[in-house]
Amino acid sequence: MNHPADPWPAPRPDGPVHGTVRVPGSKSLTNRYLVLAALAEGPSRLRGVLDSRDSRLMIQALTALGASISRVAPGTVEVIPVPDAGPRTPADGVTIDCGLAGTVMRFVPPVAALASGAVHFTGDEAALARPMGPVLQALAALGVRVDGPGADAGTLPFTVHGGGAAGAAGEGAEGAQAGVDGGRIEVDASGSSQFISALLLAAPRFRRGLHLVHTGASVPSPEHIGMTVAVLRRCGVDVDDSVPGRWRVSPGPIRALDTAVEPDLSNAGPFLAAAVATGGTVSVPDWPAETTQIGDRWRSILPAFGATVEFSPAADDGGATGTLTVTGSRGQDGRPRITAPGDLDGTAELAPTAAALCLLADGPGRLTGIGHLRGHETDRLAALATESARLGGRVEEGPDVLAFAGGREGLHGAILQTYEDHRMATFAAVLGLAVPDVLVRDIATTAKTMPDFPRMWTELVDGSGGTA
Ligand SMILES: O=C(O)C1=C[C@@H](OP(=O)(O)O)[C@@H](O)[C@H](O)C1
Ligand SMILES: C=C(OP(=O)(O)O)C(=O)O
Repeated sequence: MNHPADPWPAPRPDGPVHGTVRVPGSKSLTNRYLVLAALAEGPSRLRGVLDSRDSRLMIQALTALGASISRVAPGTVEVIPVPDAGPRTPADGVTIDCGLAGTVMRFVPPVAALASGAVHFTGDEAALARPMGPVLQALAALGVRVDGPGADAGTLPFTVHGGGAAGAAGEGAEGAQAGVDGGRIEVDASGSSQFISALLLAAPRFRRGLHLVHTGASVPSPEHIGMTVAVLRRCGVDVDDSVPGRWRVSPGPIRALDTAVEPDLSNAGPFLAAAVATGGTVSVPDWPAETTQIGDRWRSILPAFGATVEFSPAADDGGATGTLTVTGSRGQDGRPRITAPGDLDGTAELAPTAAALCLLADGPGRLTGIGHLRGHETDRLAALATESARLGGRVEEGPDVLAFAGGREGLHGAILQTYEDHRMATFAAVLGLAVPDVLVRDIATTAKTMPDFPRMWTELVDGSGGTA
């Protein structure tokens, strides 16, 4: 890929944007499948795998723990799981770079707990601010030793001292009893759903499985926990989630996977928002008719901004997928018209894109229940408030809410900062469609989940009719 300019002049179309965009595989599904495939009882094959910074970091992490992961065709990955006896690490341990990936820093430590030996976790400087405490406390409650500079504060960097895998005979490398016993633990997951997902994913390999009880305020991003449960069940794991706030995972084998990864519906968001921002039409093919992805909520969120959303089932797969088409509304003068959305609750990782549309809307919009976004790639409430104000937008920031006054007339060009946050970069790109002279610092940060974003976006806006 050519290096995009920095700052990147956000493309601004002459009129409505029309096109078809094929989005790459879901980050959340790719990284869950990779973890389960690494712990499975046989080799797995994953198709449509996301190739981005976060998925590469996951592949490197699982490889360091003994899995063998290779690209056997474009977009297709074969995973030979870690050996039956569990992940093995050299005497001086291994180091895992989590980058800024929540899925790596949260999902891999419980896998490392199954390893024999020390696994050091590190990451980007910005990653050191992301909360890890509940995962580390849970591991401690499961009898796994965790130490290192960030262990007490509940942040990276830290070291997990695995005792060996369940089923492995004898003692782990450091003399601890082999394997993780499992059982009942309590976790406060009000800071991130990933704390729950992380423990559930490794739980079938704990000797007694896991009975996880959430304590504290509500768990954010519940869709992502639903995704974890669905993926585990798909691998033949017995999960009981019938009582809200409690999950029971039975111990047992994880069936190998042969599956295709759905497109990333959260990353489809900015492209669909381009239709809303410009009064155009954007289609995303291969949209799953049924999915656990939170991005499916675009179907209900975008109509709140006055857009029309249509789903046409594909002819050739029995309706399993279809094309989602979003058409933005236009006023009598032909100009794009974005209606005031009112309150949108729990938009989670969709919030930055929704925020861009709130700024362009005719009237007020509030994003509520998003306090935990302060622990994302950056403090997203602060970042969205700051960058909105830089553009001339009127926004008020509360502890877990952003309230936008709306009204695009007051907006003007600016150099928008992205804070190493891919979704701040796409937020800026959406605004650049409607506001002249928007420049985006470090658009390349989109490589976290969508390395080709600058090209795809430019092609869509320049009216090439879509991206391949
Ligand atoms: O499990 C996952 O794949 C994710 C869970 C969510 O995390 P939070 O619960 O911290 O919001 C989401 O925001 C993140 O992008 C991906
Ligand atoms: C919060 C996000 O990422 P992560 O998986 O790093 O938590 C996100 O992609 O919006």
